[in-house]
Amino acid sequence: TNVAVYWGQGRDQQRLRDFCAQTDIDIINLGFINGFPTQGAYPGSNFGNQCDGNFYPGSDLLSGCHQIVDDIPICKQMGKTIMLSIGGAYTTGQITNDAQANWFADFLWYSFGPVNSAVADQYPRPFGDNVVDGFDFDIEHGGPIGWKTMINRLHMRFQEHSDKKFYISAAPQCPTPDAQLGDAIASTALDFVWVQFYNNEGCSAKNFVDGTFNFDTWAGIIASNPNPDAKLFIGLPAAPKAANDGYYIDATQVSTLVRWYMAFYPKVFGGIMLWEATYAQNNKDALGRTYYQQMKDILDS
Ligand SMILES: CNC(=O)NC(=N)Nc1ccccc1
Repeated sequence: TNVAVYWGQGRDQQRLRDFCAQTDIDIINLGFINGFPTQGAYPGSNFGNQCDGNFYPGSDLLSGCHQIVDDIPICKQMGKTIMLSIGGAYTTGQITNDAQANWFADFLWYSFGPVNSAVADQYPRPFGDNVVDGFDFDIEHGGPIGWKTMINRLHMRFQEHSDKKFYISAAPQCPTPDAQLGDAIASTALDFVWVQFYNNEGCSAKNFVDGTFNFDTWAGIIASNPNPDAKLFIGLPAAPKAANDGYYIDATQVSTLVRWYMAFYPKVFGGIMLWEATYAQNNKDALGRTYYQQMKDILDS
């Protein structure tokens, strides 16, 4: 089972290579592509303190993410799965039709997927020749339009490139069905679904004690995903301040919850997702172990 972390929005965060050096982290979601483009336009991106502040002319797409460009090869050498995350809490623009959704999906594929000389003059390469391992949908508001279409379009592009496996993941919030991603999760093949079991009363991990934590509901949803190997992750705040007050649970509580659900749902249980990497790094226990080290120890226990 795996530990997945979001990276890119951490306060004073270290560069990506420092997290790829951590053996306790398996999957890193680079956040975020947070500007949703009109058809023919470039999306917007934001990776916090990591890029040089330059953009492709006339766009909000960062063009100078030199450290990310230099670090992704190191992450690949370390065996990490690197996902590019779409959305986050602060987004601009809205997908309102299929043509726009297909444009956005193709842009992501030709700009961050395999290098393709046939389209090199049409799409930028913000991460250079680096190829991400897949795309994550962390859509937190705005409704369902476009996401299913984008995922289907990406699946079509994946099939055209059969010599490498590409992944699709989603980060719904725990109320079901998720207003943004519920339809896509029910009807398109996904590899990882990391549910944000926080920031929502009556379904979060902290509700394990009052019996309303809804992992069982999500296990049923993921078990009926078109991908029979789809994995469900428990998404958690990596520190008290990483989510709204009261949603953080400590490693002892996580251990109880994870051991229960890992045993009950061995096929669908994929691991733990943390929001987010820098909060986790700074949240050390009495032995100096980071929160992601503590999570890995629970999964391996
Ligand atoms: C995986 N995505 C998130 O964890 N998003 C997230 N934490 N969004 C957010 C919601 C409310 C306040 C701040 C951030």
